[in-house]
Amino acid sequence: MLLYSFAHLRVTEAPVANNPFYRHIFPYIKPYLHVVRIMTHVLWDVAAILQSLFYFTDSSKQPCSRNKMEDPWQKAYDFAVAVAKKAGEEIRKAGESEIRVMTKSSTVDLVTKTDEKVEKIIIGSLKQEFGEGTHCFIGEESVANGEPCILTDEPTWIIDPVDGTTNFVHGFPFVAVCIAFAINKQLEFGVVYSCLEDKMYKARKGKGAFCNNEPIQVSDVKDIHKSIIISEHGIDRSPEKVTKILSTMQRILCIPVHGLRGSGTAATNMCLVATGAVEAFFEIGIHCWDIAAGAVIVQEAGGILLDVDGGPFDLMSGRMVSANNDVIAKRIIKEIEIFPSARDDAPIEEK
Ligand SMILES: O=P(O)(O)OC[C@@]1(O)O[C@H](CO)[C@@H](O)[C@@H]1O
Ligand SMILES: [Mg+2]
Repeated sequence: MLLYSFAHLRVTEAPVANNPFYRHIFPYIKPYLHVVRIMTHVLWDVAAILQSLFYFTDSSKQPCSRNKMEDPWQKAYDFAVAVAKKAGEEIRKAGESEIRVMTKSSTVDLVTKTDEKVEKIIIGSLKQEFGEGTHCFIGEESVANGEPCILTDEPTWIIDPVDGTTNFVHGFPFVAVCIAFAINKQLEFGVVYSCLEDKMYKARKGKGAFCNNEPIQVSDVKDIHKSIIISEHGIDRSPEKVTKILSTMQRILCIPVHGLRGSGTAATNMCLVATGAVEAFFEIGIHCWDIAAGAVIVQEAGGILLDVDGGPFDLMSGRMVSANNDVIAKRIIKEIEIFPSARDDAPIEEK
C-alpha cells in the first residue's frame, strides 16, 4: 500500500513559493524524484507479481486452486458413462450375429472376440481422451494376455468389457460393461452398464448411486429370514470347491432365507444389492474387474463391503461380501465355507 501511494505521488512544481523547503531544498532533489518515482513503480509491480504468485500457489486459496480442487474426476466419470454406453451397443450388435466362443483357464471360462474387441474400444477411447501413458489400466482380457494386474497409486482404470460372457454366449439377458476408476488405490467411481436391459448404473464417491439417472438405495431389511441372497458357482469346478460352494448355499437356504439367486454376472449382482432387489451378494473366486465398479455403486447406495471372513474388503483378494447392512452381512458370513482363492495381484506362478 505504502509503495503504491508513493508511486502515485505527482511530482509537481512547489505549490507554495515562499515555503523554505521548496525554495532551498526542492530544486536540488527535483531531478531525482523522477527516478524515485520510476523505481517505486517497478518495485510495486514486482511486489504485485510476487503476491499473486504466493496467492495462487497456496492450495487453500482461490481461484487457481479452485480449478484443481473443484471436481478433478467429474470429466472422467462422465466420459466413462459414455464409453460404457458405446461398448454396450457394440455387445448388443455382436449378439445379433453368430458368436465364436473360445476358452481361457478352463472349458467353462469362456471368452469371445467381442470381449477382446470391446476392451480395445474402451481402453483406446480412454487413452485418446486422457493421453497415452497418463493412466494405468487393468482390463480382464489384457490381463489374460499377460498384462500385469497390480493396483498402484497411479490413476487406474479397472475394466471388464463383458461381465457375464457365458450369459452373452447363451443369450441369458444379464451382460454388463464394467468401468471403474481408482486413484491412490481408492475407488473414485464405477459404471456398470447392463446392456441387454439398457440399465446404466453409476456412482461416484460421495455423490450417490444411480440407475438411469434415478437415485438408488439398498434395502432396509435386517431380518435375514426376509432376505434374498445372491451367490454364484464360479468357474472352478474342482469337486472340493464345488462342494464348499454348494454347502454354503445349502446352509444359507436353510437359515431360511426367502430365496437364493444368481444373475451370472458379479457386476449385475452388486447392482441388485444397490437397488434393494436383494440383500446381499457374496462370492469367492471373483476378480477386481468384476467388482470394482459395483463396489462404488453398492457403497454409494448405502451398502457395505466386507471380506468373506468379516475383515475389511480388499479389492484384489478375489473374495467379497456386499450387503445392504452389517447385520445381514455378518449373518451370511457365519455360513460361508471359505476355500483358498488366488489374489489378482499374486505372482503368475501362484495363480
Ligand atoms: O464373464 P466374465 O467376465 O468372465 O465373468 C463372469 C462372472 O460372472 O463369473 C463369475 C461367476 O462365478 C462372476 O462372479 C463373474 O462376474
Ligand atoms: Mg468379463
